[in-house]
Order: sequence, then structure tokens, then C-alpha cells
Amino acid sequence: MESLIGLVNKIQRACTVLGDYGGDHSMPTLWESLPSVAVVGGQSSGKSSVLESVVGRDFLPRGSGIVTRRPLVLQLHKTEGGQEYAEFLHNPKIKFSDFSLVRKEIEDETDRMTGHTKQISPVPIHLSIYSPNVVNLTLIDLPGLTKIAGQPDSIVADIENMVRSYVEKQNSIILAISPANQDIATSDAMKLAKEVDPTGERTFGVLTKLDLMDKGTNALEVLEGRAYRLQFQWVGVVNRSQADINKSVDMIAARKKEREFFASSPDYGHLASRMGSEYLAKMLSKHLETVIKTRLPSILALINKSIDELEQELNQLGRPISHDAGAQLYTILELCRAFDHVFKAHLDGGRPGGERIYVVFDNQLPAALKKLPVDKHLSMQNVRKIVTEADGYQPHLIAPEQGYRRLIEGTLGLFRGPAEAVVDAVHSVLKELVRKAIAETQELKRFPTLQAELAAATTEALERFRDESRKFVLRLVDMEASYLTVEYFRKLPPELEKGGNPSALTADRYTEAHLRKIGSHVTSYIMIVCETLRHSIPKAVVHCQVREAKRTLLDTFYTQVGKKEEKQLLQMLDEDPALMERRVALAKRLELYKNARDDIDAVMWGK
Ligand SMILES: Nc1nc2c(ncn2[C@@H]2O[C@H](COP(=O)(O)OP(=O)(O)OP(=O)(O)O)[C@@H](O)[C@H]2O)c(=O)[nH]1
Repeated sequence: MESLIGLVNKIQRACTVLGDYGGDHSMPTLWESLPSVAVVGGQSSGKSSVLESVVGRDFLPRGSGIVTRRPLVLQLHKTEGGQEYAEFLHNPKIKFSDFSLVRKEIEDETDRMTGHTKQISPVPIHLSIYSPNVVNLTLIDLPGLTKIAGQPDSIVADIENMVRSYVEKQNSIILAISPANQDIATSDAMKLAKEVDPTGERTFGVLTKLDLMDKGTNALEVLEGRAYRLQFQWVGVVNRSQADINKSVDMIAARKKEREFFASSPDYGHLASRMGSEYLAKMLSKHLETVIKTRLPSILALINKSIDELEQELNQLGRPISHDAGAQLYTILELCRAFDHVFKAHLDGGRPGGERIYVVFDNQLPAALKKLPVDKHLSMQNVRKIVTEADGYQPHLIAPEQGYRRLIEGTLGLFRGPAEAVVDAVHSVLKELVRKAIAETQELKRFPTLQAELAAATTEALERFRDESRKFVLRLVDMEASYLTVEYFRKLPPELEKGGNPSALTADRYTEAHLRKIGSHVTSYIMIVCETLRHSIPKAVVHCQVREAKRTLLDTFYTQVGKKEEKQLLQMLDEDPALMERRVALAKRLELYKNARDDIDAVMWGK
């Protein structure tokens, strides 16, 4: 069975490759749920020394100022034998067996991310060490908490925030390093540990520099848990001094010296079996393994939940665009179809808006027709004027035929206005419905360019339908004026019959009663035409605009799209760049989670 620490190591590496190192809360993070050991302490407290003695190798950068500027995820893999080597995740091809080159690479890789500005970065460096002399363990080396004068406040705050972001996670085991030659009450590590883990249930206290304590004093108060109580026992260590380092005392010698220090110490002899770097490494490894074992089911549950969330969001965003022109054309047509479906639902029902067309026909048109100034046009004065003018110097013989025709033609001209108004009103409704349909078509949301092109194409089509419809309805009005319904007039009582005397007729041809009769005949005729138009205008409008919008709204657009080259098609399917980035990020995160699930499954089934 793969070791549990090995499993977490693997997932951790995948996290870094796929850009999950916590902090970004716009997406589920796996990194934050993985148990790990974070090493914290003030500057010069001995963090690097502890890490090096746990590994048994010199490999960490040294120097003045802030040396650790990026978190270093140090994964130790115990091997059954063979050569010791180190490997960086950012450059897995190189196996370092010279550990001084590892130090150089940590420095270079830190600079690659932060430049030479000496800034800090939360993006971790991953270093794996394979050796028969290590225990399986993952440690995260963090920048030293520092209050040293001369360093900018912003960096001090940045470091503190970064370190805190690591140790405040409930899955983090805190390895708090404090130097024994300093009052524990002033230890930076313990201050932070107390803040994020007040009950001390995930803090391991490590006391360094026991050899540097003033003669006659000892650290038993701390090591025996009386000065600062933690759930786990304190571990004391003795690392190489600066002088040892300068003299290149190797790690094997240093560990031996450390063992001897405790074994021979009158103060710490009774604690010797649980002191020193080797003990610390074994104890941490065991603890980490236990923590991982208990957390694994909840990590798996989190992974499954996150996979669902990520897949759901990815589905909403839609698949990425294919590079094949045929597939692109297909996608565009599918999107148009989706739009057309929504648009038709607005017109035919199911979605609101179509009923407004009926309102135009049922309210707006009758109201406009009612308001027409027919009475004014057929006023006595106007009737007289038109009738007398119509016959010129020749009096009409039987009936004022020309007068009738002119009066009717003139009045019917009034109907052009309401007819055009209906066309425009329906055009506005259709335009609005198209706008709504574009906005409501979920599938189109990610394609702003296609949306704009669809809007332009539909506007152009609707304008064409409107122009056609306008011509049609005006022609309906003109038709009424061109040829009158003769039956109506034939049914009127003949003028002659009334008086039976043509001279009497000529005499009263301009009398008020006669003119009023003409006006009333024309009015009745106009009312009949009005009733006809009230029905035929909506029919014409539906035929030319509404039915056409339903049948052929996108026909011209389809023809144009069919002629486009691959590049132009791709342009039409331009997506919002933020959305594309999001899709890529989600896909990467999903890959991470799926792989992690497979890895965990493999380990659990392998048990
Ligand atoms: N004598 C003695 N010196 C130690 C011990 N631990 C660390 N030192 C020395 O203390 C100095 C600082 O140790 P580091 O391990 O570099 O401390 P650090 O916390 O990593 O320091 P920064 O990375 O600068 O934050 C070095 O000169 C070490 O040799 C110890 O247990 N005994």
C-alpha cells in the first residue's frame, strides 16, 4: 500500500502544478484541506537548522535578511536504499545529488517568482527528497516571522499574513520553533500558535539552541510542559552552531553530537529518548500519518462535493469552441436555433410579450380609427366645397358622382396614418421580443459577438418585414379608394325618385338637406370601409411581419453565415476572455480533484 503521506504528497504536488495553493476562494481548494506540517518561528530561531537535521542534509539557503521568501514544501520520501537525491516539481527532469545545488536552485526559483526585489510570494516551491535516511514526512518551511528594524513594515505584515494563512487551517500541524536562549513568553512562534490554536491540539513545540543557554540554567520548565502547556510533548534539539557550519561539520557528526548532548546532560538525561531531531522527525511522521488517516473520509467527501460543483459550473459555461469550421458552423446554427426557440415562445405564448401584438390590434387600432377626424372632413362646409368643385361649371345630372368619389377618396386618405401606426407598433413589439430572446437565451450568454451579430441581422430582417408590411397596408387603404363597393350606392334611393322633377333637383342641388344627405351617405360608406380595414390591416400585418418573423427571421443570416470562412466563424464565436479563463481554471481544478479521488480510491482499496 502506498503510504498515506506519499498519497498526500502526490496530491499536494498536483495542487501546485494545477495552480491550487489556497487563498483563492473563487473555486474549491483541495490544498487547504490536506494535512501538512508548517514550520514557523522568528528569524534565526533555528527553523532551517531543524529542517536540515530532520533531512540530515545541508540544502537550505543561508544569509542575512529574509532568506525564505516563498513557502518551501519539503516532501521527504523514504527509499529502501540507493542514492539520495532531490527533485523540484518545477523542473522534474533534474535529479540533484549535490545538495549545494539544491540550495542554489531554491534561491534561483525564489527569484524567478519574486524577481530580485526581495519581495515575498505565497506560491510554494516543491522539493522532494528521496533517501533511505529520511522518514515519510511533508514539512512546509515558511518565511521567518520578523520584527527586525530596517525591514519594511509591509513585508513584515505580508509575512505574518502568509504564515497565518498556512497555520490557521485546521488541517495544519504547527511546528513552532523557539530558541531556548530566549524567554518563551516572547517567542514569535508561540504567540502565533496561541492565536490560531489556543488549545494547543495541533501545535508541536520545538526548543532549539539548548546548548546556548546560560550556565546554570535549563529549559526543563518548557520541555516538561510547565511554562507553556501543549497537548503534545515539547521536543528539544541541538543543531549545528554557526561555528560548526563554518567548519562544515556534517550532519552525521551533528546528529551524533546532539545524541551525546542529551544522553550526557545532567538536566535532560531523563528525557533523552524523546529529544533530538531524529526523534522529532519520527514522531511527526507518525502523527501526520494518523491525522491523514482520520481526515481521509472527510477529504474524499469534500472532493466529491467539489467535483459536482465544478462540473455544474462547467456545464453552465458550455463546452470550449472546436477548431473545426464545420463544428463551428454547427455550433452557430444550434445557438440560433436556441434563440429562435425562445423568440417563438415569446410570440406564441409560454413567455410574455406576444400578447402585446393583439393589444395593438384590439385596442390601439380601433382607438386610432375612432379618433380619425371623419366628421370634420365631412362637415357641411367641406362637403359643399368638394361637391361643388367636383362638377365644375357642369351641374350634375342625377347624382354628384364625382363629388361622392372625391369625398370618399379624401376621407379614406385619413386611414393611412393608423395603418402605418399599427405597422410601427408591431415592429417595436417584435424588436423588443428579439432583444429579450437574445438576452434570455442561456446558450448565447457566452458569445457577445454572436449576440451582436444576431441583433444586427434580426433588426435588418424586421425592418425589411416592416417596410413590406407598410407597403401592403397602405395598398389596402389605397385599394378601398381605387374602387368603391358599388352595391352600397345602388341600394341608395335614386335622386330622381325623390322629387320626380329634374329642374327641382337642379335647383336644390346645393341645398343643405341635399349636402347633408351626401355627407351622411359618405359617412356610412366610410364606416363600412373602416370596419373592413379594422380587420384586414391586422391580417396584413400578421402576414407580413409576425408570420415572416416566425418563418424567416434568420434566413438571410443563415445564408451569410454559410458563406463565412473558418476565421470569421471563430470570430463570431468569440467569448468573453474572463469566461474562457474561468473555464480553463475550472477544468484544471476538476482534473486535480478527479485525479486525487482516483489516488485516494486506489490507496483505500489497496488497504
Ligand atoms: N549552537 C546552536 N546554534 C544554533 C542552533 N540552532 C540554530 N543555530 C544557529 O542559529 C543561527 C540561525 O539558525 P537558522 O537555522 O538559520 O535559523 P532560521 O530560523 O532558519 O533563520 P532565518 O531563516 O534567518 O529565519 C545559525 O547560525 C545556526 O547555526 C542550536 O541548536 N545550537
